[in-house]
Amino acid sequence: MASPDTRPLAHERPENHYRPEKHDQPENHHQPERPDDHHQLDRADGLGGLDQELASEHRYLSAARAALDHLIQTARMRAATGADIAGDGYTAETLGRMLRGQAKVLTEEPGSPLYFGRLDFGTGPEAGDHGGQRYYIGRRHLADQAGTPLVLDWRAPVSRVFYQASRTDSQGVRVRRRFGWTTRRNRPAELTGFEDEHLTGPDEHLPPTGGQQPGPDVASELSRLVQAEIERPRVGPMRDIVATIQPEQDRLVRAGLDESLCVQGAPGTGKTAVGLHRAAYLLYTYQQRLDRAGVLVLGPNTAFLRYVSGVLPALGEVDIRQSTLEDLLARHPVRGEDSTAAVAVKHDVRMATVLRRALYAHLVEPTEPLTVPDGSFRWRVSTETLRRLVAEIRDEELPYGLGRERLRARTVAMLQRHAETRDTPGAAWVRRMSRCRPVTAFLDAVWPAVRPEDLVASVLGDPAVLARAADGVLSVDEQATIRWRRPVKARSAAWTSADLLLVDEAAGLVERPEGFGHIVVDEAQDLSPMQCRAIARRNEHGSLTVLGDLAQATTPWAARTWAEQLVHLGKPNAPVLPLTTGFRVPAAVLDLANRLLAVLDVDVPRARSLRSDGQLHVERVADLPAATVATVRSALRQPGSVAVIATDRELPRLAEALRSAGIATTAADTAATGRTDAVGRVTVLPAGLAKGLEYDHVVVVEPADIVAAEPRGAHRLYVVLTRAVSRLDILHSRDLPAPLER
Ligand SMILES: Nc1ncnc2c1ncn2[C@@H]1O[C@H](COP(=O)(O)OP(=O)(O)OP(=O)(O)O)[C@@H](O)[C@H]1O
Repeated sequence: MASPDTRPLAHERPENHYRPEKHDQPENHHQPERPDDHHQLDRADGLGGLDQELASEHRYLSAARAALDHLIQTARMRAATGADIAGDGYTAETLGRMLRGQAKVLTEEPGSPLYFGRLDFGTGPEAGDHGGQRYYIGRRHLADQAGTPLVLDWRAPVSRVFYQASRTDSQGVRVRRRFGWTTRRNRPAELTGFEDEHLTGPDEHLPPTGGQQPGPDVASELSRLVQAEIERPRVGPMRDIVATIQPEQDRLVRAGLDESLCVQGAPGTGKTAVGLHRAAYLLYTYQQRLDRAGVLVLGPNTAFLRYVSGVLPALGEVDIRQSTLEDLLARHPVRGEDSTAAVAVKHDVRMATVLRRALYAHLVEPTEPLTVPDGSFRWRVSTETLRRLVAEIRDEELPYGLGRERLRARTVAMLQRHAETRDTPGAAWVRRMSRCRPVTAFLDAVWPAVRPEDLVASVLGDPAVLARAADGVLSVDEQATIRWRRPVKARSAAWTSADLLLVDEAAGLVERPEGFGHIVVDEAQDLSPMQCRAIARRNEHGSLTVLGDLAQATTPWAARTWAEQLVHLGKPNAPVLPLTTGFRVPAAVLDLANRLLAVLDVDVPRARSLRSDGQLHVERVADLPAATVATVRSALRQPGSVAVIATDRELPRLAEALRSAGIATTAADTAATGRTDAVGRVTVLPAGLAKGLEYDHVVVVEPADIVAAEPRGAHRLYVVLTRAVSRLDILHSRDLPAPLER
C-alpha cells in the first residue's frame, strides 16, 4: 500500500479531550458524549489553538467527503456504462453487478463517520517506516483522486497499532486521537470533538474508569470516548465495535487464517463481536483464498442472527453467509417431532458409528469374475483381482460415493490393460467402458449407490438393519427409542430436526460436502457431538473460530469441557483463549450472576465488569403481573430497550397484563428486529430465547421457575441475568434460588 502523505502535526495540546461549546447538545451520538465526559478547556489555556485544530480536522473531513463523493459518482457512472463497454453478455452482467454493488455500498451509509481515529507516529526508531506519519483510521479505505490514502481501513496492517499501542508500549505512536461524532437521520455525521492520548509524551493520566479493576489486558486508562461507547443505551440491532476494539479482543480478531481458536468468554465479553470482526478481518486480509472458499457465521437461532445481522454489512462485508446450523442442514422441511429420549440418542456421537456401519454393510465381496465384451474381444477381470480392488479402496477411507467411482475407474484400468495388448484404447474407449452395462452391474452388486435419505430411512425404519448396525453400540432400549413404528420410504418420511442431522452425517459419509475457508461458530458450548461433526466436515481444510461459554450451556448434550468439544469439531489442537472483561453487564449485576457459577459445575474464569454504572433491584412481590407492569412503566422513563424475561408458562399472563395496561410489546419472534419506535421498546421474551441478546433494562420474573423449568435451569438463569446492559430488576413471589439469596 502506498504510504499516506505526511501532514504537519501542528496545534497539538496536552489536553486529553476537546469539544467546543457550540457542539454541546448533540441529538444522537455515534459515540455518545456527555458534557462531563470532556474536559472543558480553560480559555486561557489555548482555546484558540484547539479551535484551529478542530477547524483543521473539519478541513480534512471536507477533503475526505469530497473524495468519497467523487468515488460514488464514478462508481455510478461506471455502473451505468459498464454494460456497454463489456465485450460479452456475461462479462457485462458481472461487471454491471459489481459496479452497482460498489455504488450501493458507498452510498448506503451517507451518515456514518468516515473515520474514528488518527495515529501520529513519532520520529524515533520504534516508529520504523511510519516515522513522522499521520494516518486516519476508518471502516473503509478511502483515497483521493491521485490515489493518496485519506483513510486507512481498520484491518490494514498499520491500523493494528491503533488498537494495540499503549503508554507502556507505544509502538512508535506519539498521539492516538479518537473522534467524537453525532449522527442525525439523513444527514452526514457531524464531527463534534476529539480526544488525544499522548503515548510517548509526559504522563497525562486519564481518570480511571472506577469500580472494579479491568482485566490485565484492557487499557487501565480507558479512553472516555470508549467508556461512553460501552455505556451507551442499546437501541436497535447490534452495532460494530470497530472504533473501540480492546487489545485482548484485537489479538483474537487478527489471528491468521490458518489459526483455529476457541474463545471461552463470560457473558458480554465481546465474543460475538470478536467473531464478526474476525470474519471481516479475514476476508480483507485473505481475500483471494476466501473469495473462493467463503466464510460462514453460525448462530444459535434466527432472533440472534437478526440481532447481529447488521454488523458485517456495516463493515462492508455482504458476502458472508450467516445461518443457524438447522438452516444449513435443511435439505427437507421438518415435519416430525422426536421424544426427548430419541433426540438425545440421535445427537449422540455413537450414531455416527451406527450410520457408517449401516452404509458399509452395503458392500458385498465379489464372488465371480467380470467379463466385458468389446467388439470381437471379451476382457475378463478375475474374482481375486476384484476382491483386492474393493479391499484396497475400502482402506483408502474415501467418502463412500467416491469409493464407488474409484472402483469403477480401477476396474476399467484393469480392462484397459488387457485391451492394450491388442490396441491403443483412447479416452472415448475409457468413457464407453466406464458406462457399459457389465461394469455398472458389477458396481451395483458390489458397491451399490446409496442415497443419504435412504440410508437413514433404512436405519430408523428397518429393525433388522438397525440391530445389525447398532449391535454393541446402542442398547436395545436406545434402539427402540429411535426406531420408527413402521418402515417408511425416505420420500414420505416426516423428518425431524434430529433426523436431518443424521441425513447430513450420512451425506457426509457418501460425499464430501461443500466446505468453507473459515467458520465462526457462536454459542458453541451448546452443540451436540453430531452437530459439531456437521461443522467439522464443512471445514476440513479451513479454520474455525469457536466462541462460547461453558457456564451458558443449556442443551442436554452441551459440552462440559472445550477439549472434548474441539475434538468433535475436528480441531483438537485449537488453543482455548479466555475473555474476561465484561463490556455489557454492570458490576453489580455480574456479581450477582457470578454467585450462580458455584452450582454450575464448570471450570470457567469469572468475568470482571468494566462498568460500575448499573443498577440491580431485587423485590419479593405478591402479584407478579401487577409488579411487572409497574416496573416496566418506570423502566420506560429511561432511554433504551426493555425486556421482560420469564418461563414460557409465565410469559402469556405477563404479556396480557402489559397489554391491558396499555403498554405495547414486541413478541419474542420479532424481538431482535431492532425496532426503536415506542411499540418496539418492550420485548416479552421466553428465557429459552434470551441467549446472545441484550437489553438496557431487563425485568426477570420468578427466577426459581426458570431454574425449575429444565434440567439445566441454573445455566439458563445465568444467561437470563446477564442480558442487562444497564439495569436489572428481579421480581419474585417464591424464594429465590439459593445462590441468589443474600
Ligand atoms: N471493545 C468494545 N467496545 C465497545 N463495546 C463492546 C466492546 N466489546 C464488546 N462490546 C459490546 O458489549 C456487548 C456484549 O458483546 P457480545 O454480545 O459480543 O458479548 P458475548 O461475549 O458474545 O456475550 P454473551 O456470551 O452474553 O452472548 C455488545 O453490545 C458489544 O457491542
